[in-house]
Amino acid sequence: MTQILAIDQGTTSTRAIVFDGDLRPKASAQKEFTQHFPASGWVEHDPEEIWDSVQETCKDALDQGGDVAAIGITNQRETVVVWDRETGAPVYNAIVWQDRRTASLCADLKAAGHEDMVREKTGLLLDPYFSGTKLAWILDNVEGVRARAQKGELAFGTIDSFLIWRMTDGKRHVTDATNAARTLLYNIRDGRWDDDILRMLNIPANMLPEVLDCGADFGETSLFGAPLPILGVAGDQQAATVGQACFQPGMLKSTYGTGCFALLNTGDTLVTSQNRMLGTIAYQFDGTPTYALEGSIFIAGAVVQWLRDGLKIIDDAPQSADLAAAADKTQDLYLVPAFTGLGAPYWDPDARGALYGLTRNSGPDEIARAALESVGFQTRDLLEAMAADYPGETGNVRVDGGMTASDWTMQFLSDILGAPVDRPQVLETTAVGVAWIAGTRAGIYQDQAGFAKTWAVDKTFTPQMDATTRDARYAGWKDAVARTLTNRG
Ligand SMILES: Nc1ncnc2c1ncn2[C@@H]1O[C@H](COP(=O)(O)OP(=O)(O)O)[C@@H](O)[C@H]1O
Ligand SMILES: O=P(O)(O)OC[C@H](O)CO
Repeated sequence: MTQILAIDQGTTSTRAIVFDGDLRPKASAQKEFTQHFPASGWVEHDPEEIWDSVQETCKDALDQGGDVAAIGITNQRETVVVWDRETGAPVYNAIVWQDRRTASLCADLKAAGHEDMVREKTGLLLDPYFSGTKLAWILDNVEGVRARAQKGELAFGTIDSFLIWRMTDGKRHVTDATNAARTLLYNIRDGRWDDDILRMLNIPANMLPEVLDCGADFGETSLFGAPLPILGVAGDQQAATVGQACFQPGMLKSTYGTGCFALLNTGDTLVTSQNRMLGTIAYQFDGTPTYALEGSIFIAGAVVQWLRDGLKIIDDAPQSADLAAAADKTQDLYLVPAFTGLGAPYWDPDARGALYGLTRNSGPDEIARAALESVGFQTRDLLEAMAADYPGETGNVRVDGGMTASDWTMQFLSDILGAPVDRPQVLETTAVGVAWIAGTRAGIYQDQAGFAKTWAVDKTFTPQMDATTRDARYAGWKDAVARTLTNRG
């Protein structure tokens, strides 16, 4: 048997893909699930619905694709589940990475002077994005949970950990280093849960999973018939970094799904950002972490969903490019899509979206253009910050994710970066990444160097915009952001 099942448990949908012996997708299934918004800035998922979607899509993909040798799991990161060790029942909905409910807790911890310590140990910042304060919120706000946790009755995990617990019938409480690295609780220098941070957030250590390499023995599942080993786990952005074969220091990938996440491989050096980028683990094999600088943007493809579902000026995502292409070029509109605050490099959870430069002639075309352009401008923010933190030659930006289907957006991205952008032939890089991790451990796929050689470009976008226009447009964006920030003082 030379096939692998990859589970990609994302923010809005779950995908299961069977990859053949040459790492080509052979069969796949996808299921969307409900987004719950119980209060302003809150985002939750029902872990049972996620669990159902995983079982359903896996069965469907396996029915079409045939037997597999092993399973790899990649997942939306930072999202928090707490469950009962006896029954496996969650004590509360999953609190999703986008959820901002712990903004004031983060502000208090910052005011108390904890941010430098947290950054030094975890590479992260005190922002509600990360798991730690969400877990603290559940312990402090859901009745009875703290007492049960103190008695050792409850387990915490990111989605990978919850799924593995369920898939192994509660036999394994594990995660991988890349998911642990996003919790705010894991010391990425020393490779262990951090006692000082657990104390700061008042989190019992007995709730935490064991942390393994990305390629490891995560347990066996009999859910689909004969027992199948789970041999690979990685957070989805890290899996995409692997899937894009960004194995050398200086290589960079940027993924455009709901949000946008750029990761720059920094090898065995954990770079301490001076520009509010994150330090994280890109992947970990044989106990050795490879580090990355990461820039996280909360709204990328989601701005296109807003054009469709909120403004109702397009019927489907591809139409956004038609409108943008028809826009009046003399209008300088800027959309700052701070719908859920701003992520890197601004980290302003209280900022909200804004549109600048409206005239009486501004219409759907100009707004659509500003929306797509906002994705390019935000990427430039990240890449400028990374270049300052990590000077030197970086190769072409490798892009992936649903939004890279838009040639218009990719061309603007290249224009505003003033740099070439490579779109690979395989766009399912997240699933490919974790399938490769699980498949090499199963002895099916080629080693790192062999896999890297299989990466192939579909299209390279090169800058067409003149430097004066580029500089003027980017300055206009910076001005729009400056006017939107609430933490500018
Ligand atoms: N042709 C397109 N033009 C612009 N945006 C697109 C296009 N196709 C898909 N998208 C955007 O890409 C996103 C979906 O990408 P995907 O990688 O599946 O995201 P996720 O894994 O976060 O759910 C959606 O937000 C959608 O609006
Ligand atoms: O599920 P995605 O593709 O939107 O990715 C979400 C990220 O992992 C959040 O950090």
